[in-house]
Amino acid sequence: MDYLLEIDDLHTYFKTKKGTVKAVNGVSYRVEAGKTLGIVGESGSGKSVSAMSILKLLDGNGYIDSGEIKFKGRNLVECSQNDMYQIRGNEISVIFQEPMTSLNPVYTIEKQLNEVYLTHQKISKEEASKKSLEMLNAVKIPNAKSIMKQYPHQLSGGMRQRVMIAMALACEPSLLIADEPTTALDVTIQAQILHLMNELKREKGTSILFITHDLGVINEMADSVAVMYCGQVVEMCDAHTIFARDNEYSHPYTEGLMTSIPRLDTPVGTRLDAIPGSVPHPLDLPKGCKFAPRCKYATAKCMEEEPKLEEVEGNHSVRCFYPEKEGRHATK
Ligand SMILES: Nc1ncnc2c1ncn2[C@@H]1O[C@H](COP(=O)(O)OP(=O)(O)OP(=O)(O)O)[C@@H](O)[C@H]1O
Repeated sequence: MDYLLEIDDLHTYFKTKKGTVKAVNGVSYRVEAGKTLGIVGESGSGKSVSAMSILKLLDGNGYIDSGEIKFKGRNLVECSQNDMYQIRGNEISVIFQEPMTSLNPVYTIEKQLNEVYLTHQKISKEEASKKSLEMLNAVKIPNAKSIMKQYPHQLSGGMRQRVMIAMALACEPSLLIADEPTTALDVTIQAQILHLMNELKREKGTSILFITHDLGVINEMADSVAVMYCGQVVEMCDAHTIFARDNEYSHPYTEGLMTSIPRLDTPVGTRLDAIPGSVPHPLDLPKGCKFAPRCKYATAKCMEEEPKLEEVEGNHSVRCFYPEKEGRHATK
């Protein structure tokens, strides 16, 4: 299999006054060339920190403790900040939920987009402007010529996000990290942006690491999925497997996520099951399986020992002592 990115047993920690926060605690996942890996999980599960570790864009108190991040065969953990400067925006780009945090309010769209080209390519200002205009057209910004002269605050949220996508894709990166890029947008604009990203992925062959807490978005975007909980991947498989009702294996946490969303074929009046309890505090993680205190199938073993992420069938791994759905009985 041709993997563009392979993360293996990554541990990313933060030093805080109260102790070491193990935000990413042994994460492994892979992104195939030209495909989208969706990372899903509740707030605080380590989705963003695992992605920011790839770019080495961690807060000052954060560090990669151990593990490997192989991108095109090169271990990024060992790369210097100087090497990373060449890789960021050129080979790997990122778009965030709130484009205003990445766009500079005092420069026009043209200046900011040109800057991306001028930083990474040896071209003139005029050529950069020409490419910037082409890129705004590629992300379907109407009246792109006049938008070039505008400042970020003059654009709507959806338009700003399109500009961000244009900036992120300007240098044709092999990998685009999209961290909840549509969460702040209303649903029709969200659908347009997702559609646009899928189109650009098909046209340019860009791989995407798509972070979201929304399984509906995963269904729309992902070829494969990694479900994260408490800084670990608890299940990884093809996207269609996770949505198949008759799949033989699953992690109880994934099962909980699936039953907590409404589906078109859910009979009217059916109660949706929320996962009981809440995500444990990262400084006070349970001893055995991190999900055990909230899991209706947990046994004494789950409270004491930690399961490993193990392959249960081709392309499908689950971190659970009881991955087979058949025969699993609620103990709570
Ligand atoms: N600078 C920091 N110092 C201490 N802890 C941090 C720091 N940055 C992140 N964390 C902690 O790391 C954990 C993982 O955070 P992360 O942002 O990756 O979660 P997430 O799954 O992306 O959630 P969300 O959807 O809310 O962004 C959280 O418990 C968070 O509080």
